[in-house]
Amino acid sequence: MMNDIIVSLQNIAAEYDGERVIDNLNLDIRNEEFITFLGPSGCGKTTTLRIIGGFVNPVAGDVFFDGKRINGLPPYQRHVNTVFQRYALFPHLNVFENVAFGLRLKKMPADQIHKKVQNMLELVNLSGFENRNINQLSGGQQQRVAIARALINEPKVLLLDEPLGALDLKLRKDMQIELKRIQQALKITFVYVTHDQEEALTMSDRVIVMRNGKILQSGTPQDIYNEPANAFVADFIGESNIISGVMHKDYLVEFAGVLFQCEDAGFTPMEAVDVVVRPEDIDVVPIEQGKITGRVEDIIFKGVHYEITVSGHGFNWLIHSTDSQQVGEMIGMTLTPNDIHVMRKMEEKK
Ligand SMILES: Nc1ncnc2c1ncn2[C@@H]1O[C@H](COP(=O)(O)OP(=O)(O)OP(=O)(O)O)[C@@H](O)[C@H]1O
Repeated sequence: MMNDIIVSLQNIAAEYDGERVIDNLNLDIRNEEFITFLGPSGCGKTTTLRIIGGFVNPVAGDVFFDGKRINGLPPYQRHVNTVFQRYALFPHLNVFENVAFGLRLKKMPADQIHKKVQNMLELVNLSGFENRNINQLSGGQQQRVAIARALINEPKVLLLDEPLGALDLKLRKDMQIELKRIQQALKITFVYVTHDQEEALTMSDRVIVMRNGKILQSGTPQDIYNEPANAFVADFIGESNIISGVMHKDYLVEFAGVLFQCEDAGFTPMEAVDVVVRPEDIDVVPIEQGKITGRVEDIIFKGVHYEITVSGHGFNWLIHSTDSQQVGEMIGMTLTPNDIHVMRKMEEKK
């Protein structure tokens, strides 16, 4: 029977020159999952990917692949392949030979190689480009060749380290859709690294938010966006109003000098908390109906909505609204209990 967990990282620690960069990391990656490590530069995403690939050995903990412990197993003996940001293609070989390379190493018969490479080029939308030189391709096309080359040996897991980082925005968005389609067509596990939150939310079945070598939250894009585990995740994923507050008792929190009903419980009475409110969850109402009131300071038209900054109760509130307002106008704002996300204060490191 196929193991549902393809990769398991257990109590992993990693160091460079004696400095710890991954700390007691635990993660199970499921078969056929599109999983993304997301976090700011230096948080340990690439190192975690390299541990799975066998390029970095952890100083503590175990790596399992399909139920077998594989610590110390060299990269080429793992059923894993990697696509890097820079494509590392062979410049002296054409598209066909770049993709065929892994099969030639295996001494596969020529007719089989031909068939497999053609199928793979079709999958990445490069049929007809067989004889092109690498330097005659656009960045996006080169990245497709790199993906085809990484997939031709049918790895069980494909590791992708910021593979679209060198592409311009429009091409990156097209390639995001392409990659998702390829992953679904082949039904293999993709482990993806990015520091672009929108990219992570668009493509992934599950997002792992990292900071300082630790996992802060693991969940579906919807979980991460709607129920961020703490203020850092909320701030990193999308835009937020983050306000210091005090929990009075279960379901009652005070912030901006006002008491609000919320849906959160289990805090100590008078515990200091962070309150996160998404800009699209604030409703603008006539001033006399507002629990919070403020002055419109700034309005930016964003196409789908207006981004409105309102000062009031000692805070600058960011609001996304489909209705515009007047700069200088006084307005009211309301929040419903499920728009208010109460979070434990994070202990700060460094
Ligand atoms: N080869 C190395 N030698 C020494 N320190 C390293 C090495 N590679 C990474 N580091 C350090 O380890 C930490 C984690 O780096 P890592 O590359 O895993 O982060 P990342 O989240 O992938 O960052 P980025 O998004 O910038 O690639 C950083 O502090 C980095 O400076």
